[in-house]
Amino acid sequence: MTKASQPWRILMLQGANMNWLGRREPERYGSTTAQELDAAMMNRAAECGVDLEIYYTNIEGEAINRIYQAAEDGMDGLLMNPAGFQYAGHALKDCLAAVRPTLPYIEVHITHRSIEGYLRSLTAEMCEGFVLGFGTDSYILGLDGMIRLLERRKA
Ligand SMILES: O=C1C[C@@](O)(C(=O)O)C[C@@H](O)[C@@H]1O
Repeated sequence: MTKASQPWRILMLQGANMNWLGRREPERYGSTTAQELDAAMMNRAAECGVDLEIYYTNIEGEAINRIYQAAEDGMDGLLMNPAGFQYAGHALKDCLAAVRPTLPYIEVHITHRSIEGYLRSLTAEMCEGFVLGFGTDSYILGLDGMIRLLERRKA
């Protein structure tokens, strides 16, 4: 676990269908619910000394608005599982490109669907780091990676 030297402000954004985590295809995505994941992430963020905000949406435009808001508010990083947005999210990808100079993006996925031959993430083209295949631990690892990236860039 990486401790932050300052309370970095990180937005965790959960894209299309992640609100049903735990109920949705549990054989693929596991039985941890969205609420349990949020609690685990808030705990980990507190232990690391970062300020984490979590936002869920099934609407691509809302994700875009929230990301621009984060950039305007001077937040430090974006951790996102684009989930269903990854396949056709051209507008979301353009938004990530727009904020990239000030809001580094780490993409996370629970599964490693490339094994099944159909991971094709448009949004990943704009990420600084990519974590997939560790179940819900992908979020924990992504948060750690984000803190390390911010610390390295500050140095
Ligand atoms: O909704 C999701 C979840 C997912 O992003 C994951 O976290 O494993 C993988 C995507 O292919 C899928 O559309």
